[in-house]
Amino acid sequence: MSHFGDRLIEEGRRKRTALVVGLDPDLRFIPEAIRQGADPETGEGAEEAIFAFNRVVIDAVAEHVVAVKPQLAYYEIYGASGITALERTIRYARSKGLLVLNDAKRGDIGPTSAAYARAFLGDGPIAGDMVTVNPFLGSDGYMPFIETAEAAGKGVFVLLKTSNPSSGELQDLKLDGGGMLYMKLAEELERLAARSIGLHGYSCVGAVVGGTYPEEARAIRTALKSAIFLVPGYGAQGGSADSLRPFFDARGEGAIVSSSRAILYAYRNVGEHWSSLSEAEISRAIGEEASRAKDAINAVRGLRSQ
Ligand SMILES: O=c1ccn([C@@H]2O[C@H](COP(=O)(O)O)[C@@H](O)[C@H]2O)c(=O)[nH]1
Repeated sequence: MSHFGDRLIEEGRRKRTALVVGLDPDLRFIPEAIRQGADPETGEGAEEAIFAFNRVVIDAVAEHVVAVKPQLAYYEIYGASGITALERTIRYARSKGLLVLNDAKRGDIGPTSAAYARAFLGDGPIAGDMVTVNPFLGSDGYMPFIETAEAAGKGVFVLLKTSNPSSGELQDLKLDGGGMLYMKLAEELERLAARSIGLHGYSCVGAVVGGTYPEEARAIRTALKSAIFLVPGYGAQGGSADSLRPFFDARGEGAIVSSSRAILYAYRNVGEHWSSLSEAEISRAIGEEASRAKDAINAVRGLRSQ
């Protein structure tokens, strides 16, 4: 079994990309040619519409990304049919050779976390290669994910400094002994990441660090050297390619950058008639935007795309 940190780094090298495209399908923004009358309110037709859209997206972005990142909420809205669309999406992404990162942000008491870890990192229908984990319950909440990932050759990204505007309300709390809560967690994650470092210097234990907080990323990197960063916030949340510099190591590695809306809905930039675009036009707009994002991120990493 190959080491997950190595697998992710090698896949990024092979495809010369650090881009991850988020699969956050919102029926309201899917053009009619793909939505085929599916109703965003009642969920009628949701399974087919979500899967059809994701298939177009995956085909358009596959050559530009190291992984796709389904955001669970967009599937859970529609209950069983949404989850079936997720299962089909994961199978399809894998058939195209892509890694799958379930953005589920789970974490619970020990036995429940163990069940979540099995659901997302095991062999079941919604299992992928990586999962995001909420550490708020403490170590018995996140350890089952880390132990499962270590045993299964998969990856975990623990929320550390998230991209949203209010992330500082709790994550930046000052501790009695000095320093902020997120730095304390960074130190703890380094201890755990160091248990399983691969040949390229990175662990299967990663951390979510928002692209909207480059200064904090610089500080976190000093304490957390062995974790690959998952960097959301680039694109629709205002994170620029330039601000991504501190997230990468001197080789231009050690981080993967996710973007969802800016790529998924790139075709909406054509104006009001986006809803009547053909499948070919939708696919072209998504593919071109993914290619642009890959190139912009590669420029910051000191790489030229293939
Ligand atoms: O700190 C975080 C953690 C996760 N997310 C998720 O990433 C995508 C971002 O979507 P964009 O359209 O690229 O803004 C979304 O699924 C979030 O739930 C995050 O934004 N920040």
